[in-house]
Amino acid sequence: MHPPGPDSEQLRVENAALKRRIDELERVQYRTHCPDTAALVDNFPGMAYRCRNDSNWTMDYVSAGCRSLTGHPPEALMRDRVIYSDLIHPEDRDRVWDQVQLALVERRTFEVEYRINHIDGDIRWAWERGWGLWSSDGELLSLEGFITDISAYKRAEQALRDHQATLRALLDTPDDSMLLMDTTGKLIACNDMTARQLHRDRRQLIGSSLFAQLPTETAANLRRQLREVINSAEPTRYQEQYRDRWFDHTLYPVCNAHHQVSQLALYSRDITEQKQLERTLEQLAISDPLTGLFNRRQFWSLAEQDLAQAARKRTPTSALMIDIDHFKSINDRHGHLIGDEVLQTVAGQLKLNLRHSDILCRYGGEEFAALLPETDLATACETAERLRQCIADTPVETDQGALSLTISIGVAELVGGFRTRLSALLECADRKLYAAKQAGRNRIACWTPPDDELERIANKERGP
Ligand SMILES: Nc1nc2c(ncn2[C@@H]2O[C@H](COP(=O)(O)OP(=O)(O)OP(=O)(O)O)[C@@H](O)[C@H]2O)c(=O)[nH]1
Repeated sequence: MHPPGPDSEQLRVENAALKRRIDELERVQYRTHCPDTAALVDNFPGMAYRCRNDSNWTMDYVSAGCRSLTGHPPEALMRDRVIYSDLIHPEDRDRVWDQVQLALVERRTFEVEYRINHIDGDIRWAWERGWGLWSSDGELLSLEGFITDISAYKRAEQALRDHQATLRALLDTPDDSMLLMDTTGKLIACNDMTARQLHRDRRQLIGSSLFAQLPTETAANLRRQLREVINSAEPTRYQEQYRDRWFDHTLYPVCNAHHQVSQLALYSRDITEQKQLERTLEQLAISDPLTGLFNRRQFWSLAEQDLAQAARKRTPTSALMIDIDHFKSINDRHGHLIGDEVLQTVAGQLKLNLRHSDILCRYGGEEFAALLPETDLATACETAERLRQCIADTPVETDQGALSLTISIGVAELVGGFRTRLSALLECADRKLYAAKQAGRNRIACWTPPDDELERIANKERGP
């Protein structure tokens, strides 16, 4: 009788286990004892490995790159003196395990990034690509793959992210518009303000032509500036009106490694308020604050230009000096504020009754001066009479009721081709104003041709 032997099922299981072990040993032997392959693997900038799919990732084989990756010699990992899973950063361990197991279930290679604790105390970033090795009957024997140090790449990636965050923060300044385009005007990047000003969504704008978003004239102007910057490789600055607002644009060239302009950055600042302020200041500098008419200085400047032109063209020019009658008594009876109101109303009526080309100013106090280009004495007298009549016929409405008032006007003409100074013409008109006042007010007094007063004044100014 033979003792009872193992049954056939048990033999089959043992046989399979033995076969697996032989498979495994053959693979390890191939890896470790094939000198060419070992040298090749050892020269890779990283660590090739074969490990078991256990919680320690027990290493059966690691290449020489283990030392630079972890700081440990390969033997330390292969003889379990150093457990590989202990080298993985605790915060990454579970994730790595899960990702690898999922890939194994799906029978595909895995790629995973995680931190490892280097022997020198540093934390290094590792990138691992691995796969499972299965026996012919489908049993997972081990894992093998390659792990490389990507710390430098990770640092660069972080630096890039920081840089991008800085750029975005810069781009997203709330007040100004910034954009980057290529040399054909195609938008590469822009901030929210640009999108708001163009009434578009930022994502829709990227990749579109900036010219297509702009009114024809604005686009044509931008095209000109773009060409100039591309040719000169120098920034340019210009101002323009877009819709109802004013912008100050600076267009910068962005050069590539070959020093050619490959992109352009446009920085636009809304200067509408500044423009309005400038205009207000300009207005204040040339006008009388109470009546809004030109002030005396601006009147002189414009009138002198006009006289020079009249002399060239040999056209006549006339001047009016206008004064409100008994204005002092209006002030005295009704107060200064009502006096101001009267001055404003009279100024408005004078302006309304003169031509656009006439130059009217508040000459001082309750006195106004007007220069009437291309106007002879007869027409100037008609105009003066119309003004007098209008003021006399239109009482000024004030808080203290309607006030009737009158004006007196002195008129003088500078005949075409006759050269004289503005001061002479105005003095002549002023003398006639005095004459009108003397004659009883509410009237006009005109310089008449036989009177050679103007010529005398002019000669006096010219000297002997
Ligand atoms: N309310 C007001 N009054 C002014 C202003 N500038 C000058 N006046 C006053 O205008 C008055 C001018 O008086 P006068 O030069 O005596 O002339 P008038 O009273 O108009 O008399 P005639 O010109 O001779 O008809 C003075 O009382 C000034 O104080 C002003 O800006 N506002």
